[in-house]
Amino acid sequence: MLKIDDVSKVFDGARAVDRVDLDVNEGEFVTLLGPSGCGKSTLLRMIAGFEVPSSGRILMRGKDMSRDPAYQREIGMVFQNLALFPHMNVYDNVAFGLRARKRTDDLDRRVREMISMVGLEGFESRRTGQISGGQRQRVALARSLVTAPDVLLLDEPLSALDLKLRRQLQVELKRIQRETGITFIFVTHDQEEALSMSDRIAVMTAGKVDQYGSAVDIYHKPQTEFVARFVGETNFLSGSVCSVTSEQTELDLDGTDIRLSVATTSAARRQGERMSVSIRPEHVLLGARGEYSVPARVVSHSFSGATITYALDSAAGPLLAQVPFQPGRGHPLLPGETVSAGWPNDAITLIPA
Ligand SMILES: Nc1ncnc2c1ncn2[C@@H]1O[C@H](COP(=O)(O)OP(=O)(O)OP(=O)(O)O)[C@@H](O)[C@H]1O
Repeated sequence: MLKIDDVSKVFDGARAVDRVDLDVNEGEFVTLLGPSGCGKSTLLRMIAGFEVPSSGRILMRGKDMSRDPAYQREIGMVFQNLALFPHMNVYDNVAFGLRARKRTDDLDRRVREMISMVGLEGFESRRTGQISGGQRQRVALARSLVTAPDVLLLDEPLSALDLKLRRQLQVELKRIQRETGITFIFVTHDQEEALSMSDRIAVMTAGKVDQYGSAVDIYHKPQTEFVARFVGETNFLSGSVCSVTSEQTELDLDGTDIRLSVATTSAARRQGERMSVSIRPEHVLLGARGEYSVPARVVSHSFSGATITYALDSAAGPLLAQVPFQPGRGHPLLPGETVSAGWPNDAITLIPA
């Protein structure tokens, strides 16, 4: 439905967005995820029509709209600062887009339907200065959805809210997206938010998309070190490829006599190549378990309710191990204790070093 084709944006000689390609399907929830300054908002603003690409094209259903003005695009936008009209009540804020477009037949039914969808019945006549931050967020969403845009762009819409409200609105936003079937492009720097809501995530760094894929793929099959580090925590061990066939790659793990054997992916190309091995902390098993194991010493531990995370010093390098905490099942390991740290074969992701 939406195609970003080799799009760049240059400001004062610097590339804010650098040759980005993205395809978005109808009804999809796509998230642009990346650290501050990586170009997420600039890309979104080009889709909205508030910025013109320096090169490349943005196509909607096959038609190049890169240079169309914002008002000609069937695209809605929810900003972080909301930009609600403070002197208007909730109803009039939501009705605004329909009135501005002179789409007034059926207006009352559509406005009330949207107000109900975002859970604000009873608040119709309140001014937006007289409702809470979370409720203002819902008004902003209803106001953008009421005109039934083809695509709704959301630029960090939840970032001003406290954690609990944020989690609650994430669930609601996802429900509303499913119910309306409108394509959402959502910007955030919060990886948990991205993982929990998106059909696909584009992880951005320095103006480029490093990886574009499902939340599960981004988390479990990161293709670059940046993606592995930015999305969740991970352990990086290193080693050298000792053999590679079309099926199997064998890798000697530095500091150990372990030879890892994993299914060949595009990551490993030739013998002798240096590779990083990413293993998520929750896949590290303590005690002599897993297909591979290394001797390790506990450096510290931190308790976070359901789990304990141990920092370990192992023969293969530092390791974090996140294990479930079960009250009554023995005491946590103490700093200085030795333990064997292992992991199953399918927990390993090879990434070019
Ligand atoms: N109008 C502008 N003029 C000059 N430089 C700009 C302009 N807009 C953005 N930039 C620069 O482009 C780069 C990308 O900015 P952008 O706002 O797209 O990043 P972002 O990923 O959305 O960051 P954040 O999460 O902090 O909002 C930054 O280096 C920024 O300073």
